Amino acid sequence: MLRAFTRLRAPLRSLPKTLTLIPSPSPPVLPNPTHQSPPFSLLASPFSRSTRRGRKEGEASRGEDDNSLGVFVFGCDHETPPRLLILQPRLRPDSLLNSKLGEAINLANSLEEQRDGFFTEEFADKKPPPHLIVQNPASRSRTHADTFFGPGTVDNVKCHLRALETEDKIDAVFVNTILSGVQQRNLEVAWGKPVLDRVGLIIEIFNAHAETKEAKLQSELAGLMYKKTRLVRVRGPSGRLTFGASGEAEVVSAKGRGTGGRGFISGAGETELQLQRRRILERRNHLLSQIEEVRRTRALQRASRRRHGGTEGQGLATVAIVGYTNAGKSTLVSALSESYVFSDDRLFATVDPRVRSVILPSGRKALLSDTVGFISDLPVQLVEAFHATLEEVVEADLLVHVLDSSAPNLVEQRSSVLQVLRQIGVAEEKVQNMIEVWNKIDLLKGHAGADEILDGGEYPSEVDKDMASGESADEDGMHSRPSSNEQIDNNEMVSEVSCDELIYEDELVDEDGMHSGLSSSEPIDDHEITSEVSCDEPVDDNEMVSELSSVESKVEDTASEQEVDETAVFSQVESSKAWEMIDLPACGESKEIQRVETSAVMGIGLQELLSLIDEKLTAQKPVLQKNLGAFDRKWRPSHVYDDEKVAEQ
Ligand SMILES: Nc1nc2c(ncn2[C@@H]2O[C@H](COP(=O)(O)OP(=O)(O)OP(=O)(O)O)[C@@H](O)[C@H]2O)c(=O)[nH]1
Ligand SMILES: [Mg+2]
Repeated sequence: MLRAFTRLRAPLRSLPKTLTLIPSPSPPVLPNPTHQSPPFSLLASPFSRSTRRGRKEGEASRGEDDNSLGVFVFGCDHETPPRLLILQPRLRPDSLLNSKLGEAINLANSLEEQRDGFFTEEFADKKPPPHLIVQNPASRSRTHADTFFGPGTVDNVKCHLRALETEDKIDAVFVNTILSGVQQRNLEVAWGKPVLDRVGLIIEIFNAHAETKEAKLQSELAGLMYKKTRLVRVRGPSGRLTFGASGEAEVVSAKGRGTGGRGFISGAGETELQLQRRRILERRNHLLSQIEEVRRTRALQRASRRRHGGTEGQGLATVAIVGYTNAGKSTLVSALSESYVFSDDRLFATVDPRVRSVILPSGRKALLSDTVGFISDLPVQLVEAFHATLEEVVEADLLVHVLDSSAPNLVEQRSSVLQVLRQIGVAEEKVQNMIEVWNKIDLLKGHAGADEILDGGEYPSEVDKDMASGESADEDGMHSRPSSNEQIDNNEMVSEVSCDELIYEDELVDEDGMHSGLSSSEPIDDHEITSEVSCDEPVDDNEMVSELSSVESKVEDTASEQEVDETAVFSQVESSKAWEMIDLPACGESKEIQRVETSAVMGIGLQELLSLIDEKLTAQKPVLQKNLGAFDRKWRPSHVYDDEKVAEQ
């Protein structure tokens, strides 16, 4: 249970102590496209079950080439999670880089499916995947349309891949930025490995973690929409031009017509691109109709429990628990409702909606709706696809925003969540009325709970004893972050990330890089309410090992730097009260928010939180008069898709 406490520390131990200058590789020998048969297909899954799931259930006809509509990357079943090489484009300042790298490592390690209801390995026991800090062309507006990175970076990564192959097989490369379809394909050809960008990996994780029908449908839809934007023209092994099919060998261009005639929208005359798009559209429409059914059912249930579930004619209020992924939402719901809700250190552990009931101090019953976590730059496709689930957040009577108070990038996480809430249409009034929960206070330096853990003292009885078995943090370990380990410049390896200029991640992502979240509500049981609706020169082995091992000294530096950042925030909120009004100008908005400090694992602040929820709900109008008719509202998929459809016709 000390996993959260140590989860960013494990990767740190494997970061290099010294950074080595890698010799520039000799001129790249690019594979001969016409003779190469890549071992992967662009959009089949690295390992998720979506493809076999679709086949098993036979939910829709996928046309003559089933593989071409496989949503995810590899199209084969892996018994073990895929091993990824992480490429983190350089960011400034270092603190931002470190938090992004830490997140990338956690994302990569989160890509895993449960087998027989369990993950095979504890998250904290997982080794951090190999990771490289690479030149960030976006920071200087010098992205390359064809490969995103410059040729030097592409070649150096290739060197690393070769070196790593001698030790451990790498299944794919994860680039922690957003790539275009052409860039992704060109990098795959250059590196001979499947490439996942941030959007693709997050969708993969959703797909891997989805268990209920609802979550599976929605994550497949998100994957499909992602694939639609990845269709690029390629030359198949036979030399024939096509779009997005497996066995592709050469990227020709992002646009163009296939070998078919031009006369008809469908049938023999349609172009390859039209054919692929039509098939995606058909599948999408099928999924949409199923999701719409789920949505209506959920809306009816919501209305029903509002009418009948409450006491003394109050109706049954729903409280949506929202927040950044891994903030502790599920653990908090579990602690508040004294029931089991799955929680895990993996990002996006919750994809399937869960609702639990709770009795508030006044005796009033309410529902706590555990939602999917948000993340910065969460794919817009996920927001669209998970509309039905997100509706639960929009329709909730009260929102509780859970923050991981020990997170190094707390302020950024907070504003990401607020951005998503507004994006999905949560009323401003509700955002203003939201309760903010600063969870994991036991991890904060100086906190009694944290001191006990650090001193190796006794845990309070409520604390999961597993916490003791986790790796203990170093003395300054409260806010440690992974440090950069290496950096590949276009032409050379550089030993240090310098801090001379400010480059922020915004420069990396397109404006549409969005976020998502979801929740649910189902039949009402007192405790358990589960939603079912739902290089060319090989690099010396030893050299590589030293590069990919850890930099402890750098970690200490960043830890202390971070403490300063956090103190700036916390000095505003020092208090002996369990909750108070705070001001967070760093978030770009100065407003008062009611905050409760909690530790979900130690049971701290729970009663105060319940009281505040009670107070807020009581101050609201009766639930019954509000929000009814939500299910009457027709959900229309994004106008973007409709526009595309019209354009295609
Ligand atoms: N130390 C500490 N760990 C916590 C606390 N709350 C949650 N955790 C741990 O943080 C990890 C993530 O918790 P979850 O409840 O799964 O987080 P979540 O917000 O539901 O995450 P997603 O579902 O992935 O969005 C788990 O390992 C929890 O045990 C806390 O108050 N203190
Ligand atoms: Mg969760």
